[in-house]
This record gives sequence, C-alpha cells and structure tokens, in this order.
Amino acid sequence: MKINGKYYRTIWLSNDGRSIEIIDQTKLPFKFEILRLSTIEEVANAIKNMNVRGAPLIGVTAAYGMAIAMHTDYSDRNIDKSYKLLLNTRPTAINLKWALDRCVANLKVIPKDQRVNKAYALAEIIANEDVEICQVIGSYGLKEIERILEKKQDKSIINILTHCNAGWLATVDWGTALSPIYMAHEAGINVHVWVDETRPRNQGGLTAFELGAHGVPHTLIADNIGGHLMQHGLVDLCIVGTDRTTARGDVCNKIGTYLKALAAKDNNVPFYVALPSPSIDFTVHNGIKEIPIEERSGEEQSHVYGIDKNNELSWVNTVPKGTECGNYAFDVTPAELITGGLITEYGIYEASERGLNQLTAGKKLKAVHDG
Ligand SMILES: CSC[C@@H](O)[C@@H](O)C(=O)COP(=O)(O)O
Repeated sequence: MKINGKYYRTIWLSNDGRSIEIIDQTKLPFKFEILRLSTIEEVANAIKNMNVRGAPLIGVTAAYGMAIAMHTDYSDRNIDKSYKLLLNTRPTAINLKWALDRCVANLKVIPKDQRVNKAYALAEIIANEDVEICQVIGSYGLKEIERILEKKQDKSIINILTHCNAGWLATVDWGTALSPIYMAHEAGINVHVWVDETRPRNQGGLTAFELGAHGVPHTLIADNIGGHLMQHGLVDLCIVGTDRTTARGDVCNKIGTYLKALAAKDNNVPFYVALPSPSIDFTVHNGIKEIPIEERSGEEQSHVYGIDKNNELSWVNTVPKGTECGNYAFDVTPAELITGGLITEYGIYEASERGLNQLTAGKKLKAVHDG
C-alpha cells in the first residue's frame, strides 16, 4: 500500500536485523508514525494496546516477537515463556495462536543455536504468505463484485458496506475485506464504500484513512446507519473480516458485525466474510458458546479519541463521570447470516460445516510445521 507515494507494509524488520518496525495504529488516522519494537515485552504491549491490530497482523507480529525473544535466550524455557506472554495479549483472534503454534513447532525441533535465524526466517515467511493470501482473496472477491454489478440495474456504481478495519492495516498488505475493493477500484469499477465508524475504537477511521490514501471513494457513517441504507437499496453487498471462524462457519468479528448481518439478511443484501485460512479454528463449532470475547476497558467507551485544534491527540469524556461502561470487543455472527459466503484464498465457500469441509477437502492448509 502506498502512503504519499511510498510503498509500505504494516510491519518490517529494522535495519539492525533484530528489531521490528510497525505503523503505529494508535496514532492513525491523525499522524503517520513508525514505532520500533526491540523486546518481547514491547511487542506484547504493542499487540495489547492495539498499536498493531487486526487478526492477521497480530499473528505476524507475534511471530516476530518470538524471533526477538530467541535473540535474548533461545532455550526451551524461553520459548514457552514467550509463547505464554504473547498468547495472553488478546484472546479472540485465532491467528495469534496459529502463528505462535507454528513458531513453537518449528523451533523446538531444531538445535538451539539455529533458533534465532529460523525464527526470523519463519516470521518473514508468515508475513509474505499473508500478503499472497490477501492478494488471492482480493481476486476471488473481485469476481463476486463483478457478478453482483452485472446483475444490477444501475451498473454505474456498486456500494459496499464494511465494518471495522479489515484492510491493509489489519494485515501485512492488501487486507481481507478491503482487498476485493482495491482490486475492483483498480479494475476501473466505480466502487463506493460505506465505512462503519466502529465504536468504540473507531477502526472506521483507519479504513477511511487507507481507502483515502488509495483514492477509493467512501463515506464514513455512524454505526447505526447501515440498516437504513440497506432498506433504501443503497448497499449492494457487505464484506467484513473475521478474528475467528468456526468449523461450522460462525464468524466472530468486531462488535456490531452481527447487527449488520441481521439487517443485511432482512434486506436481501449479500453478506460476505473475507478470511485467510489461518483465521479458521477447526477446534470450535458453536461460535457463540465457544469463542472467548475480549472485554476491554470501559474508558474506550466513555471517551472518544481524536485530534484537537492544537494538533494534539487527546481523549474526551462523553458520559457522566463514574458511568459504568461495557466494552465487549467482538460478537459472533451465526453462519446462516453469512448469505454471500466465505471468501478465502482457496475460493468462495458456503458458511456451513459442508462449506468448510469442501474448503479443506484434499488440501494441505498452511502447515503448523514447516518441515
Ligand atoms: C483482516 S482483519 C479481521 C478482523 O481482525 C477485523 O475485522 C477486526 O475485528 C479487528 O479488530 P481489532 O480489535 O481492531 O484488532
């Protein structure tokens, strides 16, 4: 993705070959700042505080975190300790566990003095794979956008609603839900995006930032507006991302996704989820009962974050002092509401046990052990 004409990934190895650098997402969309992370504690804090965020990017960051940890101490004990520290940063996105399991499986079986090099190489492989996967997701999603546009009476524009940020910023490059949108835009389709604000953390601001940087027409809307737009035929399809998708196709994603899926179903608007296969957790079935939902500080709800007239970033309180605030960060959309399907790097599948069985049939999904 280009920012002011310069190509960036969201994470990369520093020139010292040891630390990593990330785009600090707590400063966006107001300031574009790079943050260097040199210790495993810094990496863990960056995930927890959402300096990096989005399920695929969290996984990649954790893999680099393990590499940084190996630099200090490549013992089995430190692998276990680092695994625990990183895994406990955020509970919902399964990509975190997936990446860490892959690191452990590969590191524990090799001689200790090879672990540093292997850990960095592995983190880079995971990062590169993420870029490839997201690009392929984009091309499958593009075909779906073209198909829906073809069926439309007014072919001059296609309106897509998205929730949270499942774009370039949530991955290493391209994004999941936004990848088909970038490809449609590049293919010359007149795509317009309704961007849900996504309170309380306002990830819609991140989506607006990256769509704007790429020249994709978009309109940011309050979270309550989507249903109204759908009732008036102003949304042709919805595409969102996911933090964890179950073996039967339930989708856990940013809080508010479920309500959008309900509104979409009521208005016959196809609802798609774009996901890399590492976001699928085949060990869970019933997403509502089985997926741990992160609860974050109530201050994220009681306050809004923005830039003031002095160009300073600050939090502003919007509720009576002492008000109890709930902050559930994710919700689960049952498979039957995902009427468009699951857009993966293997193609588009029905959100159901059958669909996920078809997805896995005869395939070797991204290995946990790289051999
Ligand atoms: C490709 S990102 C998919 C999801 O991780 C995304 O939709 C999301 O919910 C991100 O949540 P966040 O709390 O900002 O990390």
